[in-house]
Amino acid sequence: MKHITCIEDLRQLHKRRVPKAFFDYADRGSYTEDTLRANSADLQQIKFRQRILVDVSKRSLSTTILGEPSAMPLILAPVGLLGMQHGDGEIYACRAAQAAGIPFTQSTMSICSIEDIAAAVDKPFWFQLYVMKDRGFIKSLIERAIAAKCSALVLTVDLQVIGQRHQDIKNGMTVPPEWSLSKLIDFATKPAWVSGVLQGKRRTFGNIAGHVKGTEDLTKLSEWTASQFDTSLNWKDIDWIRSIWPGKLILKGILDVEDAELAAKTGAQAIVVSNHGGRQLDGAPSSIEVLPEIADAVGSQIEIMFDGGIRTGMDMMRALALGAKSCMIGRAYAYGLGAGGQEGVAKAIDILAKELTTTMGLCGVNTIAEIDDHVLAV
Ligand SMILES: Cc1cc2nc3c(=O)[nH]c(=O)nc-3n(C[C@H](O)[C@H](O)[C@H](O)COP(=O)(O)O)c2cc1C
Ligand SMILES: CCCCC(=O)C(=O)O
Repeated sequence: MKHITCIEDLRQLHKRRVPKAFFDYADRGSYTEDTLRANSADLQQIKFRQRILVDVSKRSLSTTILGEPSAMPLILAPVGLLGMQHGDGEIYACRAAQAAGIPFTQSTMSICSIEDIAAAVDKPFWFQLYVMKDRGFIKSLIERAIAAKCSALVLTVDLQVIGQRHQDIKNGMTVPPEWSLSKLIDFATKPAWVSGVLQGKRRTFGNIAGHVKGTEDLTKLSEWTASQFDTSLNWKDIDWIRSIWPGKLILKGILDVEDAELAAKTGAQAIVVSNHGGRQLDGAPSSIEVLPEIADAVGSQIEIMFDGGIRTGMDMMRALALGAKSCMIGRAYAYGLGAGGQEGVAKAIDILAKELTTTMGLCGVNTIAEIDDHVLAV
């Protein structure tokens, strides 16, 4: 990892080490990918105000997230199928986050189960929930997250309907996978990845397989999962979830001021301003475009988290300046995981931390609390 200097280096290494279907699953977005591109492009257009001769010798990244101390304003976002980027990927990503002193969020669509991760780490992690039609299963999943002592529930609210990712279809990214000669050759040329995955605890959705009748069978698991995303989900369901989940609740996937205002009334502790990393509503604004108006409207009532397009510590600084209290990253750490397991995720976090602390220094800022739109050039 010595010559890795930026997230793009991790991305390139991920691309070389992991079969194409899984790299593309992580890397790509929905339909024309306009929103995917806008996320990063809009962040990069925001310019900083350089300040000089300010004593920046006491810079610190430490902050609080939902009232808990955190080493920096960064959270590993829920990313499905991490265990296919690297065997036991969820466990390694969680360990890297915990070693760095920041939260890790486990996706409902993980390869490792909640229990697998809980047994492998010694601090609480967050759990992300997709509400499925089978509410009995969802209730049991929330109860499993409680039993595993998960410290926050991230309810994703932007995937009732699934945005098509063309590349996944072209790659036969299905469960069970579609096999072709080129795919077999691709796998055969990635022996380290294959052996890592074979050594991993599981190769299917660990939270679902076997916990729902019949889903031990791969084809049935895939059919069941695909049929379960609940298009009827609505604001009333939040009350039901709150009646089962007693802890901190975060609503992830908000892009509209009116929705942010409704979210603030639910009693949730935080929202994530997010377009799901450009994987859902193609043509939606970039997350950074809508962040300032949402922060203005509800920032005093509810904690604001941000994701979408963050590839540098400079991007983190931009989001913090425009009203986010913390940032989530998805791809930036998934690339690290594919590139080098736990060490790769640690590298991704370290790259962002160093870039953020340098940017703060050059903008004349010592603490996260000081970062606001004064650090931006107008
Ligand atoms: C491969 C991949 C899988 C994802 N799976 C989930 C998921 O299971 N649940 C969820 O709420 N968000 C999921 N997301 C969205 C991320 O949590 C996050 O919103 C997004 O990645 C942020 O954009 P970024 O990748 O540009 O940082 C996924 C994102 C990626 C890249
Ligand atoms: C059906 C999608 C599940 C994982 C996910 O949220 C994503 O790939 O973005």
